[in-house]
Amino acid sequence: MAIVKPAHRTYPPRRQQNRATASVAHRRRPDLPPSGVRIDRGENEKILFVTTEMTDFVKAGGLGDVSAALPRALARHHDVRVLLPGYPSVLKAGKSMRIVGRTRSHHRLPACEIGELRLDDGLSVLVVCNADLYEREGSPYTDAHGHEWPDNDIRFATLSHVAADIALKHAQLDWRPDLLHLNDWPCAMAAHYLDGEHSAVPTVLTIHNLAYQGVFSASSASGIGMSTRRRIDHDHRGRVSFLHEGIAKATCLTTVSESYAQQITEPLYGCGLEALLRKRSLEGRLVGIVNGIDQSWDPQSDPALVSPFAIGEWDKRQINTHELRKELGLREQNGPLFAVISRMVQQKGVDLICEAAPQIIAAGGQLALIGRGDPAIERTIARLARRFHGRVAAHIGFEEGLARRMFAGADFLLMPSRYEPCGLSQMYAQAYGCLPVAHATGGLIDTIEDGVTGLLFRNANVSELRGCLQRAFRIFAERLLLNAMRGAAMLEKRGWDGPGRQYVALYRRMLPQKAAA
Ligand SMILES: Nc1ncnc2c1ncn2[C@@H]1O[C@H](COP(=O)(O)OP(=O)(O)O[C@H]2O[C@H](CO)[C@@H](O)[C@H](O)[C@H]2O)[C@@H](O)[C@H]1O
Repeated sequence: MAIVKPAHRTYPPRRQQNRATASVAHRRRPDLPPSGVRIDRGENEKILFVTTEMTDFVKAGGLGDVSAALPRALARHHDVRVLLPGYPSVLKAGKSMRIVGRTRSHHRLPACEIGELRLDDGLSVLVVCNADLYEREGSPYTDAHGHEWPDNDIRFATLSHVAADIALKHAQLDWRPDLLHLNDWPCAMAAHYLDGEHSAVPTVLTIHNLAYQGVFSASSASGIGMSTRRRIDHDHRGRVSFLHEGIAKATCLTTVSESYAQQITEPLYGCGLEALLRKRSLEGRLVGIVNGIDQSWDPQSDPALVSPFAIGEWDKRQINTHELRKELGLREQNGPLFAVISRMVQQKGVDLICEAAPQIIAAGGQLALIGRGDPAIERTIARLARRFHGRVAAHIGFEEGLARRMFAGADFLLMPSRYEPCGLSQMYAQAYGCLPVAHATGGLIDTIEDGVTGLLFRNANVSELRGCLQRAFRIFAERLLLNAMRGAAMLEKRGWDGPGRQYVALYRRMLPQKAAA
């Protein structure tokens, strides 16, 4: 599946624009009641949260973290169930699963069983069981070598169709959701299937990354049961776009920050879907809600850390820095330690970091990178580590414990993302007193206060990154300022309660539509 790259030019990141964005994004259509109005439906609306990742079982990126945390925050207000494909990691998680439902085949989408797992904290996970589609080794989207599964259209249309069947009460389940919360292109077709049945069950589609759209050849339309008449194809020359279809058909769209909600309505970041997104935004149906981070990101209690610490306990924090250098084979020295914890893809601007790396080293800094992704980027960072042995460390792989020790030990986190819908790493870094140095784009604008809780630069190019790195070196040399900024970053309240309440308010605005229908 092709990734649709946003055009990369500069974007003026001004806080005033955020405020304007928020008002555009929240403009209401007359049929949505005001968000403050309390609807007398009790607190137990049933929500089906449909996703392809959940950190409890499987994580390819930030979606896994959000899908583990947000349903739990929502469960305080609603009867929430998560719907997830039955990957081997789900089936072998050691939880006993009972079969609670079944769906029938639809065109080339096979029949599936639906299992239910109860997690230790009581959260219910519905599992779409189909050995042919999901019991494969690799990531949710690719084989072990990183190649996309050739039948991803069938795999994820099936997930979407099962979600729709559950909402339509066609799945033999004794539970029927009042609302479907869909995530990214793999789930987006559920909105299409429900629309085709004129269902009154509202759908929220959250866009975590607009560049991944699920675009397949026209020939896949008949297999997934998408009639040519209903196919929207003007942007994709006859090809099927799952995300385009979801954006057109979902009752409401959210994305993961206010700034990104604004940006994606513009050609620069809209990945070809900006006109449709602008239309939906003007209808009051595109909302930005900044992600939270879960409670496990607490440096006082994180078992992965050698030396837990609180705000002000900078000596204890320094022990983590010392231990991290040892763990990564970096020399003990006095300069700042910069970390990169990222999927290694073009989005994240790792190439800019590689270009700026010699300057970091020349100025007495060090660089530690962990990530995996594009093999060419992986090779580049491995070369960098060989060239600057003892001053650059590169770990190709995915290891959350090491990532946590890096947040706790590094002085700065580099995040020159070309675009960033929200970003979680910068918030994890802030919670651990590691200051993000980031391109002012998307959620990075909304979560980093320049000069207070991190450093921002306006344009994603190496010269602006270099300028920002110089600021970082100066701050590092002024201990009082450095520690004040660390404290300010750690004080940021980034839990899921606030975002959870925003989603609950959004659901409440949508559910009466169902009652009226
Ligand atoms: N090698 C490695 N080892 C250990 N941990 C690693 C790692 N590589 C990455 N991580 C971790 O994976 C997560 C990545 O999350 P991000 O939100 O930063 O990006 P991602 O682009 O995947 O998510 C998309 O969805 C999320 C969720 O909405 C948006 O925040 C984001 O902007 C959007 O691009 C973070 O938890 C990070 O610490």
